[in-house]
Amino acid sequence: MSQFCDVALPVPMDQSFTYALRGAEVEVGARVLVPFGGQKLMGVVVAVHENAPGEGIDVKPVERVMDEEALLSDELMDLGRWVAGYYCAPLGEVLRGMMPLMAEVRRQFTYRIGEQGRKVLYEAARGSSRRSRLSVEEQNQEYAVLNYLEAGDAVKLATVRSATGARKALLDAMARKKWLVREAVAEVRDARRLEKIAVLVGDTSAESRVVGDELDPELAAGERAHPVIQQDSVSEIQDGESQRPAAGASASRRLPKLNENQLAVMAELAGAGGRVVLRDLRERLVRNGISESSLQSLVKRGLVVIEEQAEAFHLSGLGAFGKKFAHEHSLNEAQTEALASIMAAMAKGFHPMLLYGVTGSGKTAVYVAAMQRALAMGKSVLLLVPEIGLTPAMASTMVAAFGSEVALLHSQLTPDERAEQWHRIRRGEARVVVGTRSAVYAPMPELGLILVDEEHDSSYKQEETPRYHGRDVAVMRAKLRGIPVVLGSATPSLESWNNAERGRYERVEMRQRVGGRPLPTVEMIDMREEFRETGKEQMFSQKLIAETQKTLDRGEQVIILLNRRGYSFVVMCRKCGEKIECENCAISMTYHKHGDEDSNGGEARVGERLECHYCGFKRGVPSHCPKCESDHLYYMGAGSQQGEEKLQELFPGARIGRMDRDTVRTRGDMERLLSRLHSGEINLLVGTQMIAKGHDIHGVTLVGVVGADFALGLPDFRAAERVFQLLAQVSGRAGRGELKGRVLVQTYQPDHYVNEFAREHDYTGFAAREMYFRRQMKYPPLAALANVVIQSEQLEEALDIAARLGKFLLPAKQEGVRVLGPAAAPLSRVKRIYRFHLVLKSERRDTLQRVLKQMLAWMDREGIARRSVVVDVDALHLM
Ligand SMILES: Nc1ncnc2c1ncn2[C@@H]1O[C@H](COP(=O)(O)OP(=O)(O)OP(=O)(O)O)[C@@H](O)[C@H]1O
Ligand SMILES: [Zn+2]
Repeated sequence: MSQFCDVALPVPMDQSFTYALRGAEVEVGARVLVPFGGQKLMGVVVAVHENAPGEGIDVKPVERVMDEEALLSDELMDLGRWVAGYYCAPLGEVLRGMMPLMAEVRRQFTYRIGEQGRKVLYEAARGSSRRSRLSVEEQNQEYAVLNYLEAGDAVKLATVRSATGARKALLDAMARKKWLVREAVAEVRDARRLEKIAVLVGDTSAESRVVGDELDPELAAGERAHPVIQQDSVSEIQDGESQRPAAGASASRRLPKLNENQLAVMAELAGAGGRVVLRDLRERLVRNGISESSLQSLVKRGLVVIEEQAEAFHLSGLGAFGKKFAHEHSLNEAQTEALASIMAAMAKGFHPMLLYGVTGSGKTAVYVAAMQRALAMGKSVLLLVPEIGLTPAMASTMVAAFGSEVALLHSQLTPDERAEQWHRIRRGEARVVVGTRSAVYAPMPELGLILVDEEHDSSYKQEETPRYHGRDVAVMRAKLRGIPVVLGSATPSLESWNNAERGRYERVEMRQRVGGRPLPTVEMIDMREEFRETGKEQMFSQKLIAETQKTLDRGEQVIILLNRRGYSFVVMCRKCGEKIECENCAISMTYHKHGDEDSNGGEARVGERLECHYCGFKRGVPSHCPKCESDHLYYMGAGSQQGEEKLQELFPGARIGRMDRDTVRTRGDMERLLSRLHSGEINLLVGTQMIAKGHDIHGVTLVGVVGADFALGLPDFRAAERVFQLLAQVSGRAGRGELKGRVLVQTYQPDHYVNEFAREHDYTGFAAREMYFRRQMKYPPLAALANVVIQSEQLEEALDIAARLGKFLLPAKQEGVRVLGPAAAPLSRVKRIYRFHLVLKSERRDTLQRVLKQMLAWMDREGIARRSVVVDVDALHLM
């Protein structure tokens, strides 16, 4: 039996920690609870061994083994090690993100009286009082807390609070004064969420546990009678199975008469088939004006029991978008060929493929067909999608096609739900997993195929440690498992395109839209000319206005992209030129008007304000320039809110909707908006880039693009690629139904190559041109790149670290690593943190990685805290 284990902990350190097992048995890949720096942390065992650490080193014992067998398979452990190595992230932090089970341990705080606190109590008892800056009331509360804890036991926060009324802040302040001792404890609990069900007696299942504490503690252990329901008193609930008297019901027992409300409860339950989630039942009772006590008395009489069962997996509101795969289209030729290539790959082992299919070419149907075949082969399938909430149709298509075999993993799950899905997947109960980036770690037995939809989407990159790219991890997972992986997109990332060009990925193309529909025509509207003609800066050109009117008149739908939210994104003083910036960030604040009438169920009742879109800071709208006091404030740059207002003026008869982060806060908002679009209730939609994401709305024949070339000027080597993707994707929303589509792009640079290639739907041409620049400038995908960001709330500290890192990295240049900077990051201050950066590029990835690791080790030796330097390997943004 091994004596020690090494544990990877979720702390910003590049090492694991050794603990003594003291007779406990544990497997690599299992979780353990261990003491660490005064608290208890959950980590994952990465090795078990006999090698005692050096003499004099105090090895602490493992506090508790959480899992009797490995939770993470060898394959996932290997994947975790690869992610940690490739992205220069601590293994413990990687593993934590792979296993969403932190919900199973709840960190809690306890308080007990400290030496100092005893002294205070003692003095108070002798009548002497201390000087304090606190109010009398707060002082009294302090004494109440000390009195309550006098016995010396450690008591949970919630208990202290309810006993004394003291707030957490007060308790923590007392802990700082050493009157109290505060300790963190971790508590294990069951992650499976149980919900309570009200069950009409006669319908209870043998397996379920019966509890009554929710309603009346006495009942938990109390008698449960099975009375016979009197025929006459409950006649309305007499049909149906649930009325069968329970086996063994005692006929001798007479049922006392039920009152009207009690009968109504019985009827409600019977009407729902005898079992209703307690929460829902309560809601219905409240709606009908029936008090809880009626239900309670039924429980007391044993007519209704309350059971606990594991919560059903809810797929809320997806039904509306479920495409019927029962009468699914038969695949066309291109789709059939694509499917054949994927199936051929299933026999080959690791085989990465790029499915380049133009917008509306029917990629989803290919995924579904490939998934069905993989399932038939006894395999399970993982489908990664960018953001489930933004494209609910994808999730509902999968649910429609695979029903209860699907597990959806997305960001709106609560930790409990996430854990529950995780266990379900691991048990092999969900053989289809559809999820956002972290689903790439789903513990799927028999995984046989991975699909990554919209593989170019930047939401696959995690913008916090570990900064992994879900698509790239998917490819590595497929490699470790020896299975195919399909990356699908109408606008592939240049990384994937390059891999296909070099023959590392098989390229499968679908160049035509389904049903022989043409791609829309794309025209550029030169806004410089527009200005010459009208002499005014206009948000919408004459042509876009005229075409919009015509389209609406024909009864068709229009989408207009205005890729900034809010009303105006710059507020400037005309006198001194000062722009109003966020207090915390070097960022212009965006002006938001009153959320007027509740058009989409979003922004209603949020007042007029300035808002920082980086940190969320809000302030009132100033009447004067904060710098020169002048009252000539000027609002520039139109956002989607202003777009909507303007469109309302221009098209008073239009049924306008807006889609942006202000009107779409939840998946429900998105679903409502989309269903209003599908039904035609909305015929003119304005919004930010979320309108460009995969929506398949057949009535849209005109797409307008306003102000998209602003982004061409951003100091980021991917700016052109992003604008091209956006143009192609938003264009792709036009003409997906019977009628032909048309796209009007307003631009100040009609001759820019991005616009020229977008006009011709020429992704291949764009990629070739862009790749030429990347080669010249040694940027990805033709070099490996890392952005090293130095951050500190103290400007001096940030500058100092940046300078030292710059010096340390000087010799790296001899090894073939180009180092740009240190320089102020384009976003030089965000959330009160000053930011400097260095950009490292190398034609050899191994060289880059070696240099980064040397740098991290050097930082350790120099005592530079890991959190003040962010290493972003394959950074998507250099801002
Ligand atoms: N073989 C087919 N025949 C007719 N219609 C089809 C066929 N396959 C798919 N469709 C329909 O074509 C439309 C577009 O399909 P889908 O949304 O999968 O396109 P896509 O390739 O994912 O496009 P995008 O990249 O724009 O998201 C859908 O309405 C779908 O139902
Ligand atoms: Zn801010």
